Amino acid sequence: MSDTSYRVRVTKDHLVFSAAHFITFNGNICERLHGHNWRVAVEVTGGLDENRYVFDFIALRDATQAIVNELDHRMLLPTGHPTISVTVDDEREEVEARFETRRWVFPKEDCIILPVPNTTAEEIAHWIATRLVDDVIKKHRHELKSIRVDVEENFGQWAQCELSLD
Ligand SMILES: Nc1nc2c(c(=O)[nH]1)N=C([C@H](O)[C@H](O)COP(=O)(O)OP(=O)(O)OP(=O)(O)O)CN2
Repeated sequence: MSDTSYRVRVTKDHLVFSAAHFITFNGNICERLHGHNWRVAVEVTGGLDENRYVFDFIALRDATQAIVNELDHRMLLPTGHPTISVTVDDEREEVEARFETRRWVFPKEDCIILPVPNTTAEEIAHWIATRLVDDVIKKHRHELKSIRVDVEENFGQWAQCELSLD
């Protein structure tokens, strides 16, 4: 049995999105709304295809860029949060978020509503990994082992999410 393994990694200066969020932590502490320049890197492991690629860098880069572009210049809001409620008003084209006595209202077009329990770097990395699986990995013909998405929220503060593809 071979102990050779392969991985490709994509990270670019333009794989960065500027977006606002607020999270809760330690129970009921809710941050103020603030923004980050979130940097994204993606790794895929697996066997080699007929090109001797694990995965085409260009396809991985472009799929990641498309997701990054969706998130850029947006307000990130969670739908699965236990105490932050997020309500979309289609008639007014607004999104309302509430936490205890606090209330925020945003233009709907400025928001990205994510099915996550908290917009932490870890959960955003998980959401991006899931999107990449749906957008490109599932369409791939040869066997891949894992995908890992790294999200940097602030300089040197990275979260990673790895999904097994077996
Ligand atoms: N493991 C994680 N830890 C923390 C996360 C996270 O997503 N995963 N998130 C936060 C907060 O969002 C916090 O706002 C991080 O922002 P940051 O700018 O790094 O926080 P600072 O208060 O240090 O800001 P400075 O501008 O650097 O002073 C916390 N932890």
